[in-house]
Amino acid sequence: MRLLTAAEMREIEMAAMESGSMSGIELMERAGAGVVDAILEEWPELRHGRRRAVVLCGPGNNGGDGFVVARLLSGCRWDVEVRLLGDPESVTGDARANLDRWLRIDAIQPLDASYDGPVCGEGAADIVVDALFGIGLSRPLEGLETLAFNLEDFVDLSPDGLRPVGNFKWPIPKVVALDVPSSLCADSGKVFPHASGAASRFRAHLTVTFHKLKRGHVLGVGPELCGRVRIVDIGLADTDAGLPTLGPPARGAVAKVEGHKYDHGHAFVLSGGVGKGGAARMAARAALRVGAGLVTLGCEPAALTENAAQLNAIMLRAVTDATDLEQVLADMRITALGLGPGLGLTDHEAALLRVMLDAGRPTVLDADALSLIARDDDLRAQVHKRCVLTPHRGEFARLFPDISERLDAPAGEGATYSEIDAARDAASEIGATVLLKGPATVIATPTGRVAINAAVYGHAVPWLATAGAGDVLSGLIVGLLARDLSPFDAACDAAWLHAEAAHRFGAGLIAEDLPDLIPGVLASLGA
Ligand SMILES: NC(=O)C1=CN([C@@H]2O[C@H](COP(=O)(O)OP(=O)(O)OC[C@H]3O[C@@H](n4cnc5c(N)ncnc54)[C@H](O)[C@@H]3O)[C@@H](O)[C@H]2O)[C@@H](O)CC1
Ligand SMILES: Nc1ncnc2c1ncn2[C@@H]1O[C@H](COP(=O)(O)OP(=O)(O)O)[C@@H](O)[C@H]1O
Ligand SMILES: [K+]
Repeated sequence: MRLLTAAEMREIEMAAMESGSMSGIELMERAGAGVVDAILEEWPELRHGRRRAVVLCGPGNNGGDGFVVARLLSGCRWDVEVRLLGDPESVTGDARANLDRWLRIDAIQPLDASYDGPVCGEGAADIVVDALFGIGLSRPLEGLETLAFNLEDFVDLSPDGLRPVGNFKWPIPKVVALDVPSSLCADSGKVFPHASGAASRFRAHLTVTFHKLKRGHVLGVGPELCGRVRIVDIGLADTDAGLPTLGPPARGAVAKVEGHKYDHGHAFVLSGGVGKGGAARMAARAALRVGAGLVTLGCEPAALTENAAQLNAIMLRAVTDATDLEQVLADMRITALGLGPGLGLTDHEAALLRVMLDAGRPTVLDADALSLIARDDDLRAQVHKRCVLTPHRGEFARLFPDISERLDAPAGEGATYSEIDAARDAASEIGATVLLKGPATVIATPTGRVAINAAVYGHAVPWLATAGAGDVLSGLIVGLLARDLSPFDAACDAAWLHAEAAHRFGAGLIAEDLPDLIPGVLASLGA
């Protein structure tokens, strides 16, 4: 799956039109026809009976798609109302041609600030089509806050698809967005605000997009606003434009074919103190499950007994202080390090972190290790290019406050700034690989390589939002680093394996389940 920017989509369209293989009007017709097919596939019951649609059209080509949808639904004997935002005279090009075709069927109604949107109740629409803005949305919305609020209400408050009005319960109109819901920035997954500051957003039950997903469908609040997504083939050539989402690791990267345990590396995971070892134990187990030949957990002497009671295949090593840790790491057969989960935030842990960074070995920095680095410039300066940092958004904000502020800003005029830009800038700033966690997890290197694992829509894994899931991810990366994968490859493969394991388990998942799901995932890769 490849994610396009709006500019890449336009380039592909332009190339098709300039080559003469496809005209703009043909593309628009295919887009509209694909939307009608998608609606009827999504809700087959709408094939029967006399149905009603309200089509909300904007001033550009997104509105043009809307006029096509209106005409085609009308051809299916639907009762269709078209509302146009702005002056009909300002509609040009292919959209104009399709507006004129619609006007030969029926009139249009204005869509101005006084229009609240379709109602729910007697005579209500079955479908509301949001064809206001697509990839051309470029500035805050004006005069649309009540309409957006009312449509969002349809999407938000309809667990059973019905709403009581008077003495009856009426079906709630289904909202279908063309290309993107009209608040969504197609490049960043951020929301374009209303000029008034109102908080309503255009959302949809179903978003029908064209040719390929856009970045905004998977980043930020994209999945939340889009509902379900269908992609319509409008006959554009398949190119290698766009950012590919991660797929399964190659068998060669994860298979264990031959060799001694030391040929598969030795991972060392540093644990927190007494009563704080669970997170590091889960990380260590994940490192072992993903194939590190040996895994050792380091802990303070007082925590040895409790760790020993919980661990078998994972070795234990008491670590008294920084000097002792230096001695542990003098063993060059230790090929990767991990620390942070449950570690602690005192000077003692800061000293241990300093030694781990000094070792110059491939190292995963997670959780408390990230917080220690965020508040100590000397430690931060020791982060090196063999490190992988795995922040969630809170940790990211502490580590990279300026980048985080840009990421949190709403979509605005000009270029928009997404998790992809943020991870790339953060990696360049700190000089190490950064994995920014979320449903869409972005991995970036200091040299500008970037990848995205999109656990959204059919691959959504909301059950990963559980305490300790991130600790397991860090362990998977440590294990793959120990096996000599590069920081980028280890982070990418671990992110995919992690989400895939969660996807297979589904509801009820807790972090402790995750390491033991890895063998099944590896087996399916033929590893
Ligand atoms: N170009 C093509 O051949 C195709 C385009 N397609 C459709 O065309 C869309 C892109 O069309 P456009 O480039 O015309 O862009 P849009 O229709 O998304 O929006 C651009 C229009 O909205 C105005 N606008 C932007 N932000 C606004 C705001 N906040 N308030 C008021 N007006 C605002 C712009 O001035 C411009 O008139 C796609 O999303 C897709 O739906 C599809 O039909 C596939 C083929
Ligand atoms: N809704 C979600 N969809 C997909 N992945 C999620 C979701 N919520 C959390 N995750 C993943 O779960 C992990 C949580 O990590 P983190 O926030 O560090 O939690 P913890 O510190 O409890 O381990 C990350 O890998 C993140 O990408
Ligand atoms: K739209």
